[in-house]
Amino acid sequence: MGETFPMIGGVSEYSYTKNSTYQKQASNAVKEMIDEAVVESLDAGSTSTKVSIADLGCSVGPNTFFTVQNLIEAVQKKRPSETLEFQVFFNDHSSNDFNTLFSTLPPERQYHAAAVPGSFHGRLFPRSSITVAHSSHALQWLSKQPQGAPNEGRVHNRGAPEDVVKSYSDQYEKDLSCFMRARAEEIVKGGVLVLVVPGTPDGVSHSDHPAGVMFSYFGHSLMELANEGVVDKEKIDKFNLPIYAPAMGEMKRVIENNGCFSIEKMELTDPMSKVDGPIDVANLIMHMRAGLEGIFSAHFGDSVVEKMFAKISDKAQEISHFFESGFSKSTQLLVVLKRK
Ligand SMILES: C[S@@+](CC[C@H](N)C(=O)[O-])C[C@H]1O[C@@H](n2cnc3c(N)ncnc32)[C@H](O)[C@@H]1O
Ligand SMILES: [Mg+2]
Repeated sequence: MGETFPMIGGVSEYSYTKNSTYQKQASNAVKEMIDEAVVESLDAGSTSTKVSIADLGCSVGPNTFFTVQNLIEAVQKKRPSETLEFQVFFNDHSSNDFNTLFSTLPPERQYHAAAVPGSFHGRLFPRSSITVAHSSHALQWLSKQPQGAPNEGRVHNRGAPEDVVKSYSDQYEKDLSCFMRARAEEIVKGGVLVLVVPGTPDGVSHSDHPAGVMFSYFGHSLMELANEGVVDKEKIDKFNLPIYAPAMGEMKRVIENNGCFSIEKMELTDPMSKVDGPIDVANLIMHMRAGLEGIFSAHFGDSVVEKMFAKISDKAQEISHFFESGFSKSTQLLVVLKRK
């Protein structure tokens, strides 16, 4: 499946474990909605007391542990009178730091844990074997860099030439179609698929997603380094960060084309609805670093990336002003699907 760029593993200052509270807060914002939707929609497995749950793109924890616990509680709510046994599959690329994941599993867990390495764009499980599958903050990763015209001084599709933007949306639709095809085979009839992804309202440019704004600062910072002779501009033009936040209609089209799932819920939500106060941009930069350092380093080298993050940090105040000036807040798409 090509190269993969895992979140920073371990438990150091820059690790995903220490820099994933935004994703946790964002998941918290939709926790009750997921809970309700699973209780309402789940219509599977009543003949077996074994329940299989999969978290796709789980990373290293701890967020995946909260997710899995919530899903288990929702299933128990649905089937209160039964003694259920839970099998949980933690999936990510094989380069993910599964050692950290397994050494930090909650000791009081009521499930059997297993890792399933590999890309969720392909098959991971036997046919009709999964009761509930979930994926949060992972499907925005494209399977490869979209290739279009040179992306003049940018690293993303924000403000990019039309054919760059189109190659992003084409790649996304291709990847999501593969994902849906695989899940359609694996999830049992009446089983549920929950997706939490960055998204944008129809009609709003998806590049105006807050992450897209951050990515344009990555581009500005690299261009400053190009002007200082630290990096080639051509290298920046060629690089397209393989991350995409779809419009709701785009997502819906792929699901409907797949045809195997009914849409139980599809809603844009505010990922920070349970958090008071303004965005802490310095902290946001640390979060982005935990997720993106690997892919930037592979293309630009460690020393350029170190300088790039220093430049972005210098712009923290400017970025804060930008976010304070009012911004579309409904940027998290929650999708709950039921296998027909
Ligand atoms: C930002 S982390 C999200 C982790 C966790 N789900 C959360 O909400 O905090 C995204 C994860 O998705 C994984 N990922 C991206 N593309 C993937 C693919 N094609 N197959 C499996 N995992 C993938 C990455 O390796 C990364 O660990
Ligand atoms: Mg990756």
